[in-house]
Amino acid sequence: MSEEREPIRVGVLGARGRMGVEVCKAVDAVDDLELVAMIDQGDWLFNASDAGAEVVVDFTNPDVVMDHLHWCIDQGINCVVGTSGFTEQRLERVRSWLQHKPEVGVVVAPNFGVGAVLMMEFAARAARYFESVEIIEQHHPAKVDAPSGTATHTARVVAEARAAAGLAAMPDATKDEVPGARGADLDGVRVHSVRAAGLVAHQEILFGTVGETLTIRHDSYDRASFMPGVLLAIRQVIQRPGLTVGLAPLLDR
Ligand SMILES: NC(=O)C1=CN([C@@H]2O[C@H](COP(=O)(O)OP(=O)(O)OC[C@H]3O[C@@H](n4cnc5c(N)ncnc54)[C@H](OP(=O)(O)O)[C@@H]3O)[C@@H](O)[C@H]2O)C=CC1
Ligand SMILES: O=C(O)C1=N[C@H](C(=O)O)C[C@H](O)C1
Repeated sequence: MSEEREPIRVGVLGARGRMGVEVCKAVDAVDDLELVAMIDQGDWLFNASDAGAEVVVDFTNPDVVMDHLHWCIDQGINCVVGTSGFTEQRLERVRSWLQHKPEVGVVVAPNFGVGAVLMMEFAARAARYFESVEIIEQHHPAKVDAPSGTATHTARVVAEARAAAGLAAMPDATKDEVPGARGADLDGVRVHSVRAAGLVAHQEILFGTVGETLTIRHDSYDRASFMPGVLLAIRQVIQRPGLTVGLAPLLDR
């Protein structure tokens, strides 16, 4: 007979933010997790360790998230991170901190929506068959970073798939451009960021080749869409030492 463990003790950083509020509600609503610390701007990080948090969830902002992660890893606390801004250099720094704490698990996911994870997988699969690809991401106007973390990650996986397939640079005759009109160039993929009231989080990947286009689109209409992925990561991170990037490795387990 398997023994039931005590609920996993969870602290939330950015607890008064749009995502933090949803995460606190979602953790509170399930029996196998216990919300032990709600920390926001101006609060003491040690509230998390004093409360015995085993997992800290971070939805704050790209300027502060690295300090939070470093502190949690030093304290031996597992981390689930949704905050955007994770470049390859940042991920490498997290790996180097984890070398000194090999028992600690960290999950950094650009998007916790299952549909968004599938969108990125489908885009990587489609990338090799189309000579052109552009990304259009659309978010609420309170978002502080552009392009989004999801678009940045999508551009990276699409660019990797194109390179692996040996595709040439995309056709584009633009010579005369108002700065920004062709979007940002991320790994050779153009990314267009829209900010408008009424939106939550949306993304389209437009592929084109001779005589046809393919559009892959995902819409988060409500932040509740991210919660199953966040809860999954909290439950798994305590048995998953080291750095896991993205939600995909945690699905179907
Ligand atoms: N991976 C995913 O699935 C998702 C990721 N995100 C990402 O999550 C992040 C948060 O998004 P969102 O909730 O909309 O943003 P919000 O601005 O609503 O929330 C961030 C919260 O963190 C607080 N905060 C700022 N600095 C600190 C600090 N040093 N310690 C503790 N709390 C702090 C902010 O306080 P104050 O307002 O006073 O600065 C605010 O309450 C963004 O990077 C966003 O891109 C969002 C949705 C899904
Ligand atoms: O700020 C947001 O809202 C979101 N941020 C993440 C990102 O930057 O990709 C995830 C999702 O798009 C919502």
